[in-house]
Amino acid sequence: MNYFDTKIEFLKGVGPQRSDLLNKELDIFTFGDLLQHYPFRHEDRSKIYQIREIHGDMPFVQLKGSITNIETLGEGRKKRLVARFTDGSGAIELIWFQGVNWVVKKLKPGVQYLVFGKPTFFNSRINITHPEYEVLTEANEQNRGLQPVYSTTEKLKKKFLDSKAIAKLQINLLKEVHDKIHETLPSYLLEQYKFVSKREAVIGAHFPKNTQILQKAIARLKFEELFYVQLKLLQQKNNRTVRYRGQVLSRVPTLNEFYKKHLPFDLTDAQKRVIREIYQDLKSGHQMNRLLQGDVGSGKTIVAFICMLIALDNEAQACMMAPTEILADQHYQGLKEFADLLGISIAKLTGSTKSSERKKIFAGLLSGELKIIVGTHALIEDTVDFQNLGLCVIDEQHRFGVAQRAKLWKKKSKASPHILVMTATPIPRTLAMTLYGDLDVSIIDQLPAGRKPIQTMHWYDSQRLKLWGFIKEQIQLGRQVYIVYPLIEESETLDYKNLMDGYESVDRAFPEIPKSVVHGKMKPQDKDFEMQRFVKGETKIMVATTVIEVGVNVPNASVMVIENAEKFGLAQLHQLRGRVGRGAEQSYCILMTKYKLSKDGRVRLETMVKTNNGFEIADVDLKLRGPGDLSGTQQSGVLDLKFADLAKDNQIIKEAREAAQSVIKKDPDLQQNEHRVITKQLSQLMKKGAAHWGRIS
Ligand SMILES: Nc1ncnc2c1ncn2[C@@H]1O[C@H](COP(=O)(O)OP(=O)(O)OP(=O)(O)O)[C@@H](O)[C@H]1O
Repeated sequence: MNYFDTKIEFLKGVGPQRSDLLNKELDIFTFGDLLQHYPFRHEDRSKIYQIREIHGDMPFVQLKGSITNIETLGEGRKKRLVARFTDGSGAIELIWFQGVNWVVKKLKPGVQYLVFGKPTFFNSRINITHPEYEVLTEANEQNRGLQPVYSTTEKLKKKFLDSKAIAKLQINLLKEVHDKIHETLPSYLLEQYKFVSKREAVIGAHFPKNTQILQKAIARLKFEELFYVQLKLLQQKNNRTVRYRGQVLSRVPTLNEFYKKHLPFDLTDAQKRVIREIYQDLKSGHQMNRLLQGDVGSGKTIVAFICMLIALDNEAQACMMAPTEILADQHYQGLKEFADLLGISIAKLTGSTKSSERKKIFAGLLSGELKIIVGTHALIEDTVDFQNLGLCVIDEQHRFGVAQRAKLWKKKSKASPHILVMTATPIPRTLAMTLYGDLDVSIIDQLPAGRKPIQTMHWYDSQRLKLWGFIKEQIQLGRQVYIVYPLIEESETLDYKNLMDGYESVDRAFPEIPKSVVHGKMKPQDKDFEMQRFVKGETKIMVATTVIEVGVNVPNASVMVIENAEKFGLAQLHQLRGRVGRGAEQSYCILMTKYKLSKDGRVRLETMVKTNNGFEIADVDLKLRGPGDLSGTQQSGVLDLKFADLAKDNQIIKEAREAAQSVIKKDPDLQQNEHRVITKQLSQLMKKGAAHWGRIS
């Protein structure tokens, strides 16, 4: 057994009761778990302040002095202990509201204490409430420095382990395991990046002597963490090309016919390049695993359709999977337009498909008569089987994981189907490297010709009359207008009211103009009816909640008004704005807000006004919200990174990827002696089943 797997109850100072606490509340079961329970910050205790130096907004101070007087004041709930504390330069009050009886027994006037806490001003006097304190000894006077702060067990319970108690356990543990902390990176990487050893890093992350040591420790641990994520991703990518045969999809007769007779517009150079990249994969004999990134409106649908045609031209079927019914529906409509031109059979399968229709679809897929299927998760159910699935397009929107993708591979086909993952929200490069590091990447970085950049304005509610005037003008020019209200999922009723209030004021402003209204509570067929009226141009204004966020395509709509724009995230605002600017006319996006905005809110709106570039927006979004939020709830916590921050550690992510790439290139099967440390560590990580391996294995 690995020494680090020793049960935590065998550590000096733990015992059954504490072991139970550690297990239940901190998920610490073994020596290894405790060692990896790193402090979330350090407090600098190297400096001792003088009382006269204390001023208003200091976060924490450490003082050395003695107590001159202790008294208990008040009764019942107001009872408090007040100790007067002096260091010769001045005096302050130390106050306790809780544990009064206990503290009063412990504090002794005249004894020298080290006191640590946050000073506050109350009644023009300085005091520290519930300070930490300890009797000054030679040892603790010398040991001052950076003190680790650990997350602790639940404070409200009777028995609880505070940060100090955990630090003591860590000291005991480090004594035990010191000689057993082995290196986990090859020595040439340590040299190349001038990293400290693993042992130094672990000790430095818990008990650094100074900030420099702490930084060095963290830098190495961040790198290591990201290096192993990257290594696993690249290994997987590598293995797949060796292990999974892909169907050779090389013939393209129908595609040629489509190009000659039906192509509704010239493809952009970026679309052509991406199609070439994909075609190379499809005919290579290896399974394709590619991420297609394209900004809103960059024309991903036709690219997906063309790839599907290649599959069909080689006696295979194709599917497209979307994260929501609405999206599945929109993709279905988009693809059907092209499929109908060539008489290709296409169907849609979602949770709400009727069972008689389902039966027909299943039979068609199995016999091979049905060529293209578009749907939601329903597609990965076990009942769905294909005659020969050749290509699977996944509109990911960050909502599916690799595990689900893998399920699609198991569908009946001659070899693993080729996988094309599509995202409409650009992902910053370093984040894509980590979340989709096992995929090749193609980017459509060009919009179709003739598009004018959308002009974005930020107006306040007080400018509403100007807004109505502007809308009127645009409608007179023959254009159509979206007015969107936010969807705050917790309160559907409130959303509905908000939308309807909005609708009424729009109605009052434009009584004669035909309008559509669409919201989440409507029956699908009513929604469809209203959408169609707008698509056909029968209605000029579409008042809606964010149900229209993705995929809606009405080129004549040139104005997007977003009400309460501060309530939307950047990616969402960008998606919504992408609903206009799809035709040749100048388009506008107007962000309406109240006056008071949060700092982040202001940055979001300024970013929208400043740029139309989805990648730039994604970068700002990542900085504001962090990767967890950006990539949707499913992804947060998937990469269980203890040290690295995907939003901030760009440089380290790049280095870790480069290092992993060079290792795999040099020694794909990790056979070389110098890589023994890597194989050992990898198997350790796999055994532990760390959360992040869940996503990428
Ligand atoms: N090369 C092109 N030239 C002209 N128009 C194009 C071209 N490619 C696509 N289009 C049109 O541009 C519009 C947007 O395309 P599409 O819906 O595929 O975009 P998308 O990338 O899926 O964006 P979104 O994610 O916003 O839906 C459609 O009306 C489509 O027909």
